[in-house]
Amino acid sequence: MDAALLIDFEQRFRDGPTIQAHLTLPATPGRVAVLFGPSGAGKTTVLRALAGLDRPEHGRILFHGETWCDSSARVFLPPQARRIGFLFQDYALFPHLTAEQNVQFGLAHLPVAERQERSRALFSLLHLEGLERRGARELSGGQQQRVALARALAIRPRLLLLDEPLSALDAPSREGLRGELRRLLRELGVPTVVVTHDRLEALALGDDLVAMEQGRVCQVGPVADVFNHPAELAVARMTGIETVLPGRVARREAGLATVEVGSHSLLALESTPAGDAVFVCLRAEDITLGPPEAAPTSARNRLACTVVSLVPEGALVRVTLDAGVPLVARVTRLSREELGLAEGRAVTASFKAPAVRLVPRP
Ligand SMILES: Nc1ncnc2c1ncn2[C@@H]1O[C@H](COP(=O)(O)OP(=O)(O)OP(=O)(O)O)[C@@H](O)[C@H]1O
Repeated sequence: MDAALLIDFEQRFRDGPTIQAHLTLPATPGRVAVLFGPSGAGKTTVLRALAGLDRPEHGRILFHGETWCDSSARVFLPPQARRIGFLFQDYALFPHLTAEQNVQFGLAHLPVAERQERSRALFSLLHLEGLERRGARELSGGQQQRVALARALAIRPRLLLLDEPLSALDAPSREGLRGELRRLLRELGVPTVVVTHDRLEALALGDDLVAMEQGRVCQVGPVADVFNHPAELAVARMTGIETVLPGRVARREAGLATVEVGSHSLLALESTPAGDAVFVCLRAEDITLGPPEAAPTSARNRLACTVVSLVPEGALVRVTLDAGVPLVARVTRLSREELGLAEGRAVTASFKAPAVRLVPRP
């Protein structure tokens, strides 16, 4: 079977970087792929090429076996022929039109009755009833987002493209709408590609994640796989792994790798061969803190540490530790009190072998 969405192109910008986009995505109904990475990674370039707004110099894009562009065959389907719904970062609603006129804008070719029926269905689906005659300027940020989504959906797109869909909203609205947008995208049954540089948004919205950095696709896979098993240092960094330490695999026995990190030997549930240089990656939430004389637990790794600093993060506290090598843990405020955590205090940091992720170190 053809890969549903095949993206295989290079785009060189004059006096700028070359964006290399080589990946396939399932693009099944309701499935959401997130293009994720820091500023300048090339996410927007990929989205614009999918939309047909830009024409890649070399390569091709195929959607369910249909060629949308192919530089060597000189094929380029314009945006309207691709039947794509595009939601821009700032929603780009026409300010002088009402919500309803915005939604019906792309439907001029349809009979009036059908136009109205489609927009009625979308106003209901997106919980916008009663706002039909409101001017676009008189809508809240969240309402504008839903009207823009309704407009993108009105043409019954085969693929929905969303560029930073929540970035125009303030933080509290963003948090609320993340979950709602996810539910909507599942319900709509249109395959979707979302661009974001926001980790929480990527986790909340995505089924698949495309991790990009500096014009290159670093890793593609189900969101949880990429977050739990970054394939390289750049992905570990962008998925927010707090502790990254250089080490070397000393030996491998019974499915466990022993990794030398500073003066410590850590056990990891990885198949990296002995002798390999690695980065040891640890998520803060996988580290448990206990008193220095704590009784052994099931955790395979136990390091004596000193607390370096404590930084409140809402209900949690970020704890920087010195174990000869730097570590970062995150505990609840209650644990902080129970353990009497304070700068200079001695503690034991424990973590299990599966929590120790190894990525290759060049
Ligand atoms: N028309 C252009 N001419 C020259 N360079 C460009 C052009 N468009 C993009 N670039 C460069 O290509 C790189 C990728 O840009 P792109 O906008 O795709 O990144 P992004 O991941 O979407 O970033 P952001 O999150 O900041 O929007 C950047 O270095 C950018 O400066």
